[in-house]
Amino acid sequence: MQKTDIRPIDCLHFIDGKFVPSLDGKTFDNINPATEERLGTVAEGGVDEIDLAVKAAKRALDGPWKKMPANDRIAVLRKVGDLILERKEELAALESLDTGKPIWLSESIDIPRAAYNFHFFSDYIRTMTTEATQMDDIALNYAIRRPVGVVGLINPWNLPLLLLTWKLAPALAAGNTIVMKPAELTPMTATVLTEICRDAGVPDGVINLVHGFGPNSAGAALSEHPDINAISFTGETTTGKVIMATAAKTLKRLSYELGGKNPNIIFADSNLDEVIETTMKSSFINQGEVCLCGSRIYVERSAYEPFLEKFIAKTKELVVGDPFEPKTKVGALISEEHFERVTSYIHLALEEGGTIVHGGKRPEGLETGYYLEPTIITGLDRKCRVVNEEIFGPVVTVIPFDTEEEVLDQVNDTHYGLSASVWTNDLRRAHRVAGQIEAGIVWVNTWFLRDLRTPFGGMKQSGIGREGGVHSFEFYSELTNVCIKL
Ligand SMILES: NC(=O)c1ccc[n+]([C@@H]2O[C@H](COP(=O)([O-])OP(=O)(O)OC[C@H]3O[C@@H](n4cnc5c(N)ncnc54)[C@H](O)[C@@H]3O)[C@@H](O)[C@H]2O)c1
Ligand SMILES: O=C/C=C/C=C(\O)C(=O)O
Repeated sequence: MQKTDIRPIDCLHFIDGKFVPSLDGKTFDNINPATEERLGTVAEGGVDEIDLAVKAAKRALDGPWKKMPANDRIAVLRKVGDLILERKEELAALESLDTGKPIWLSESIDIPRAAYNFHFFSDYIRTMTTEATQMDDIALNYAIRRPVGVVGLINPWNLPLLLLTWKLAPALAAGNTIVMKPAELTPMTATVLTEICRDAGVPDGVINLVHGFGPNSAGAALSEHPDINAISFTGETTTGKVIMATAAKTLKRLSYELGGKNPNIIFADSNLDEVIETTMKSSFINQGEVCLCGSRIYVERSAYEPFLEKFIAKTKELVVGDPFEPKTKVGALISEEHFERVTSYIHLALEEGGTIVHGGKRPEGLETGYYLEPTIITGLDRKCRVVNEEIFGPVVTVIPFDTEEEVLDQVNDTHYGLSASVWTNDLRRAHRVAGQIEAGIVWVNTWFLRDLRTPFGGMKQSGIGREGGVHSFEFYSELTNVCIKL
């Protein structure tokens, strides 16, 4: 039985400062992944709703937002962060109802970080400068920064409000207007966020939200609308390729945060208890539905057995169940389709010669809801699909290695390049190995430790561009160099 007195909400679009249904009245059901019950209905937008939203955003470009003095815009952004915190309990409950993630996770990570995204960028904007270049006594050059224009934000379902605000805050701070499309599986917190932005003083038309699906729906319409100047997308690599092809027709600026198959490299000289404590999170937090999860665990051979024994013992202690139960560590996967997809990889692992040393099936007594035991697999060859394809669930493979060269060869033998963790107390080895890993983010003796000023993003097929600090502003603004002859 789910314990929350927060009621789920029906979700309308938010266009030009008003909550509206689709023009054709189309809706789709929102399902609670922990109970398989209907939470409510969601307006399903398409070409017409996206066009209304883009027109509103374009009009708002010449409205009060761009002309607002920076200090006033900063105050509005700070207020958004404050109101998110004021409504933390409500937002956390809606996030857990939508995603199936444990309520402690929504309350301690997702919602506070959503507020911090706004507080961070409202402060960071004050540090933004441009540049001036003196050309002897011939000329003086200076750069001026202006918003890109109307920006499209397309978001995934795993950390819905955290990742939406990670884009929305800098996009607004840079003076843009927005059309955002949350994932169809997690519509509720994005809907409340638009209300919060309006209450904080964001003028009508500056932010617009259209619910819907990807192909032949709001997502595709957003990527092809000619008046969308830039798109920031977070989602699967395969989806990114489709959006890129569509957006190419109108040469949109693109920022991509895509999939990963991240290594967690454990050398024998590391502190095993410390490694295990963090590896439990990097393996199974948010049901393993985090792009940064270290799903390929490489352990130096002399530490392999001791690690595996402790890792299995700790995993056995994880409570899987009702997201609203305080003791729950692992909630429900996001949907029936995703549950089937993740489970299919577990079956594939057996076909590929792997051994399931823990988990692998639906937990006893949880017949309803998309629950899956945290799963540890050994004995797989480096070339098999389960070691190379993103599963995006509570499933990890553990692989022994003998030398640095060997493990680096395996670690980099992937078309992904998002993140990695390295565990060692040998400082020189830490620097040496970190510098050879083909990933956008490398954590040494930690995981998911975040300073929002740093470049965040992937290389190869894990992303294009970086988010965070100045990197976000570079994407959400245009620079003009003015050259004055002296
Ligand atoms: N690199 C990162 O920072 C990061 C963060 C979170 C998630 N992810 C990745 O996201 C994926 C999981 O999220 P997901 O299942 O929501 O991804 P997804 O690609 O299925 O969907 C993401 C968003 O794209 C929309 N979409 C789908 N097809 C589209 C199309 N043809 N045109 C326009 N929009 C379309 C969806 O409606 C959704 O809003 C995983 O691969 C994960 O690694 C990456
Ligand atoms: O699932 C992916 C998590 C992404 C996290 C961030 O983008 C972040 O911490 O800024």
